[in-house]
Amino acid sequence: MCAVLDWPIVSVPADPAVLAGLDAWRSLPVRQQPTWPDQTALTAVSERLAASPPLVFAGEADALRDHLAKAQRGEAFLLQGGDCAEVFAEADAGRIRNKIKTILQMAIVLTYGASMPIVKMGRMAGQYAKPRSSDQETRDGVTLPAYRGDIVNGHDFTEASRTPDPQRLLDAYHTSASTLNLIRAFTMGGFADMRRVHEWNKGFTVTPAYRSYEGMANEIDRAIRFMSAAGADFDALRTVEFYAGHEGLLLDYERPLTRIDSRNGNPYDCSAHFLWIGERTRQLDGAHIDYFSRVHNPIGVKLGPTTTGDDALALMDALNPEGIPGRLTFITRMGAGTIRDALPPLLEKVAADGRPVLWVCDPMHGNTITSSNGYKTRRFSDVIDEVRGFFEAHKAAGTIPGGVHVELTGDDVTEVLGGAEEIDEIGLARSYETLVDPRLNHAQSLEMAFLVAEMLRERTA
Ligand SMILES: O=C[C@H](O)[C@H](O)COP(=O)(O)O
Ligand SMILES: C=C(OP(=O)(O)O)C(=O)O
Ligand SMILES: [Mn+2]
Repeated sequence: MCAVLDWPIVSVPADPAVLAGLDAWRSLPVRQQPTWPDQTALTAVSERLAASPPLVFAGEADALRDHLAKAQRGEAFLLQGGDCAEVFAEADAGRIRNKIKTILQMAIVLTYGASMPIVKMGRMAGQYAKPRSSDQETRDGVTLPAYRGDIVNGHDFTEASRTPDPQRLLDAYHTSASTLNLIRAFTMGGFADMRRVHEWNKGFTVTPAYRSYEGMANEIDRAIRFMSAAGADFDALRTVEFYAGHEGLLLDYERPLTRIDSRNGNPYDCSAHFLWIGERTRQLDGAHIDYFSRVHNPIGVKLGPTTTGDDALALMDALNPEGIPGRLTFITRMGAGTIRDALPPLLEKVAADGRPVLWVCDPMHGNTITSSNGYKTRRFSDVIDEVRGFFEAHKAAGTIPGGVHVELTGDDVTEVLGGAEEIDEIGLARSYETLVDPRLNHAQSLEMAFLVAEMLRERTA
C-alpha cells in the first residue's frame, strides 16, 4: 500500500448521472441482505459513514489494478488470504500480526520457489459480511435469524444478539480502520523487510512446514548476504505492498463508503482496494453486479461449478466491457472433483473473447463437507487437488493460472482435516474456532505455499 498519491489541486466533480447511478441498485433485486428492524437508525449510520474518511485511496486501488494486470499476463501471481469471517473481538494485535506473518511467509515461499513477484492481499480489514445458505437457524426448537457476520448481527444464539443492528456498520468501519492501520505499520515500518524472513517464523509451533521454511529462510539469508557483499542495495526490500479485499456483500455499507476520486470524478468504493461479488449474489440483473459495475476498483466475481461460458462473457460485458487490464478477476471455486470438467469450457470461451481476465483459484468453497462428528470442514488433500486441477486446466487451455484465494488464519486452529500434522475428525475438536467456514492453520498454509510454489515453478519452467 505505498502507491504514489497525487493530491490534485483542482478537484474534478462527479457527473450528476454517475452519482445518481450509484443508487440504481436500490430498485433492483438484492440478495443476502439483512432485514434491519430500525430504518431510522440505518439512515443515521449511513450519514455517519458517508461523512467519515475513506479507508483506502483511489490511487492505491489503481496501483493494485496494475499489479493484477501483471498477474493476468503471467508476470506476477496473486496470493489472497484471511478469515472466512473476521470477528470484531478477534481484531487484536497478536492475531492480526500472525495473519500478516503467515501471508508474508507464504508469499516469500512462492517468490523464492517460483521466482515470481507475488501480489499480496488479505481477506482482511473488512471481511465482516456473510452470505448464508439459510436465512434462519434452529437450535433445540428455537428459530432465530442466521448469523450474517459481525457487521450485521452477533453470533450468540439469543434474540438480542441475532437481531440485525445498524450500529454494527460503524463498528465494522472502525475495526477495519484499526486493522488497516496495523497492516500499514507492519508492512511499511520495516517488519516486512525481506532481511527479516527468519523473524516471521518466530512464535509459531514447530511443524514440518516450519522446518522447511527455516531451511528456505537460511538460503535466502545467504543469498542476501552474498548480494550485499557484492554491493547490491537492499533498502527497496524494507517495505511491502499489501492490499485489503473483502466480499462486497452489504450494500448499505459499501454505498456510503464510495467516494468520488477528485483526480478524475470517478467513483471508488473506498472500504477496500479490492471487492469481490460472491457466488450467491452475482445475478446479472441483480443489485450487486449493477453496483460494482459503477465503481472503478479492481473487482472479482466468484464462479461456482454451474457457471457457463456465456455467464462468464455476460459478466465481462457487465463489469469490464472495455477490457481494462486488471479490472476483472474470476475466482473459480468448483470443487476438486469438478474443476477438471467445469473449468475448461470457461477458459476456452473467455480466451476466444480476448478481453483480459485474471483467473484465481479459491480451493475452499467447493470442498466443504461435514465430518461424522458434526464439524463443517474441508480436506487439505481436496484443497491441494483443486489447485492442481486449476493449473492443469490452464496448462491444457494455454491460459494463465494467476493466483490463489484461501481461507486461513495464522493461529494454531484445527478446522481443516489433514496436512502434515494429520488432523483427523477427533482432532477437529481440539481448537475449532471459526464462526463460519474452516480455515487452514499456520502450518497448513505454509505447506500449501510450498506445494503451490512447485506448481507455479512448473508453469513458468
Ligand atoms: O463463506 C461462506 C459460506 O460458505 C457461506 O456463507 C455459506 O455458509 P452456510 O452454508 O454455513 O450458510
Ligand atoms: C461466501 C464465500 O464464497 P462464495 O461466494 O464463493 O461461496 C466466501 O468467500 O466466503
Ligand atoms: Mn467462506
